[in-house]
Amino acid sequence: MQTDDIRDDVREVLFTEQQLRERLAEIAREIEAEYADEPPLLVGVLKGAVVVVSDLARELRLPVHMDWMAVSSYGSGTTSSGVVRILKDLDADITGRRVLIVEDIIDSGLTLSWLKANLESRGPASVDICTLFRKPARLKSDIELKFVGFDVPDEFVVGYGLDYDERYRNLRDLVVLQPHVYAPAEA
Ligand SMILES: O=P(O)(O)OC[C@H]1O[C@H](OP(=O)(O)OP(=O)(O)O)[C@H](O)[C@@H]1O
Ligand SMILES: Nc1nc2[nH]cnc2c(=O)[nH]1
Repeated sequence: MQTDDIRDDVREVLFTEQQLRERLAEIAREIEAEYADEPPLLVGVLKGAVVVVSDLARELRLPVHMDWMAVSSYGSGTTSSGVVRILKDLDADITGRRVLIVEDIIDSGLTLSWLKANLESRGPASVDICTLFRKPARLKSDIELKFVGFDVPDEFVVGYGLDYDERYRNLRDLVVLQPHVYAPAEA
């Protein structure tokens, strides 16, 4: 059973909001060095990356532009099929531009390997990936990740933009939930 205060459903905090903000600030300095000559177009992948893009973009001192894509990568379960459908495409034409995809989490890597190839086919100057979280135990693709925040254990994590059944995106920390949250409701 889920509770009214989402914090009551937390079993363990993996990274606090402060740790996440500090790591994003370090990544922002790396991005500023990489893109000093030509600020990138930040492409956020809805919905999970909203919080990361929001905090990362405000940390950056470069004049970045932002755009958004929505893709469906999962069915009803929690494993990626690698079959990706675009639900919302970019507004921007990325021909000749430097693109930085910003993600919340890379799990199998299948969604992002597909997305990177898709954007590369549009003639940009470069396409790179920044992800705040990566699950090394589950990676099935040898996709190159230019900026990585933290490696996380092979557990289902929520908060800081990540959801379980659309809940918990607004938790400030990255957490693991109590097992009872996933239990089916009693009839
Ligand atoms: O590496 P993969 O195994 O392909 O999984 C990663 C994808 O899964 C999550 O999105 P999700 O489909 O949960 O959608 P959401 O961002 O709307 O929550 C995450 O934001 C990535 O897009
Ligand atoms: N919320 C959430 N979404 C994911 N998508 C892929 N892995 C995860 C995860 O651990 N948590």
